Amino acid sequence: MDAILDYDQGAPVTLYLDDLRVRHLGECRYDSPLSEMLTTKQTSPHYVAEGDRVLLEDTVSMLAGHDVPPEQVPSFEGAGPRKKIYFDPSSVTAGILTCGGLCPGLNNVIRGLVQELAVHYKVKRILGFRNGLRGLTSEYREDTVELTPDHVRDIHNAGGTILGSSRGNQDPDEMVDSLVEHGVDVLFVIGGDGGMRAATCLSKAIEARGLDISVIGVPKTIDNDLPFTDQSFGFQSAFASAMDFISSVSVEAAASPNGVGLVKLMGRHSGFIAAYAALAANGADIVLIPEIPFTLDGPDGLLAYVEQHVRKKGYVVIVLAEGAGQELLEEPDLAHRNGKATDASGNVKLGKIDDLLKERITDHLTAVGLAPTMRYIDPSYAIRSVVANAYDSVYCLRLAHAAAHAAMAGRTEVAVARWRRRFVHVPLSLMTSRRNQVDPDGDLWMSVLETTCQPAEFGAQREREKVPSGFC
Ligand SMILES: Nc1ncnc2c1ncn2[C@@H]1O[C@H](COP(=O)(O)OP(=O)(O)O)[C@@H](O)[C@H]1O
Ligand SMILES: O=P(O)(O)OC[C@H]1O[C@](O)(COP(=O)(O)O)[C@@H](O)[C@@H]1O
Ligand SMILES: [Mg+2]
Repeated sequence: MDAILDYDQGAPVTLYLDDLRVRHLGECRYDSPLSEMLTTKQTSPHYVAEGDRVLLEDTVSMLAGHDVPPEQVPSFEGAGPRKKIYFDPSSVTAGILTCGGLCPGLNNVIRGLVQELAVHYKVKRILGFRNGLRGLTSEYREDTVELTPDHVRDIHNAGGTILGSSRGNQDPDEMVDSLVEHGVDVLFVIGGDGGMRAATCLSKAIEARGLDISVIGVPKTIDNDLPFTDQSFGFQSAFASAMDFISSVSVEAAASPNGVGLVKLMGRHSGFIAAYAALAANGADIVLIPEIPFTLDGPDGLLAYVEQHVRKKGYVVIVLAEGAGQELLEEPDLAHRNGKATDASGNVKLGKIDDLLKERITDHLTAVGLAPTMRYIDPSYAIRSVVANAYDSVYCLRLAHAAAHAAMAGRTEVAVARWRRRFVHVPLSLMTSRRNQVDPDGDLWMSVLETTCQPAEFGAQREREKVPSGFC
């Protein structure tokens, strides 16, 4: 009865309507300060009314596949203000923290939250916890900062986060103790996949202790690897910044004898930054991403293609996602390059695929009489420390509004996200259930192939991990 979704491409994904249900702390009994504004609102192409829902899928064939009444078609709860809210705003204490890697727009989200909570809901006490989840440990819990609209007025003009961030695991019970000690009623966790997992743990620990604290996730990551969100905030600013490095390397490579331009971009398990930046710069000849394994040697391998390209065009520009080709580093004689360690949060540290490529391309081209001029850039943190662009700035503000409304309406264990251009509530369990990756069979990768003219795969096709499509 509840088995609603079953994608047949790749690993089958079955979603139950219950997976999409949002947890509420209880009945909403207080009039919202925004209720007057909502009296005549109804669903339109630009607004999702309270009580209506946003469809998970958006093609005729997918919808036709459901043999259930419309109210049972898989859908998300719409985000936005409610006429009645759960918390009495005058007695609310809110907490905000940012965790994980930096991302353009973190300050914009903090600013948007503070403004919405203070100005519209008249929340009097908003605490910023410093340096991510570490700020909730017993050691650091007193080191908070009171956030006011005045305090945050101009923070969106800077990259990074005024609250600081960190990686590393913390004890959920210790974190709940901190929330209790500060009297926090609603906590906003601005984080990536790790942060959303941590927010889930926190919610569970809060529930186990029967506490009345709402936990709302605001998904952030430049990798765009979180599912059920059209694109994560900051991603656009990050790839726009990456685009400039591709352009620089292209200019350098084109001006050098047998020029090889190589740009390594962030993207641990998902190649979105590499794909989008390459499309935006439109100068890349080859894009390598973690989702599509490649082979170096052989007539269909990468090296042969690079050689052919240099012979024909005089140079070649390669955009490399840092997580690409990790399988090549599994070879026994390359074990020294394979990171295999994990960072403080348990994320795998990647092997140095850029070093391997530089070495193998140089050796190969030299051996065939095309001694290359290697032009290599690793912009690294430069692309994620930038100020949010105008688009992300608006996006962050609207996500912050949605998050504030969700919290005041007593939603918990939920993230706010933009899905098919509507703002929705996504249960945290769903947010952490899978990784968003570039679908090798999807239209984004098709555009990359159309633009670069590179072959669909380098070398013998390997069995690749299938991406559940429909979510990317
Ligand atoms: N499975 C998990 N359970 C609880 N906390 C987690 C989990 N995974 C990550 N975290 C915590 O969430 C925080 C952010 O995670 P991290 O992976 O560093 O960044 P991001 O949120 O950007 O993915 C870290 O403090 C980390 O310890
Ligand atoms: O910040 P660190 O620890 O150097 O890690 C770098 C990693 O962080 C990222 O920028 C983003 O990761 P998260 O969004 O999961 O924090 C990756 O692209 C990159 O591999
Ligand atoms: Mg992460």
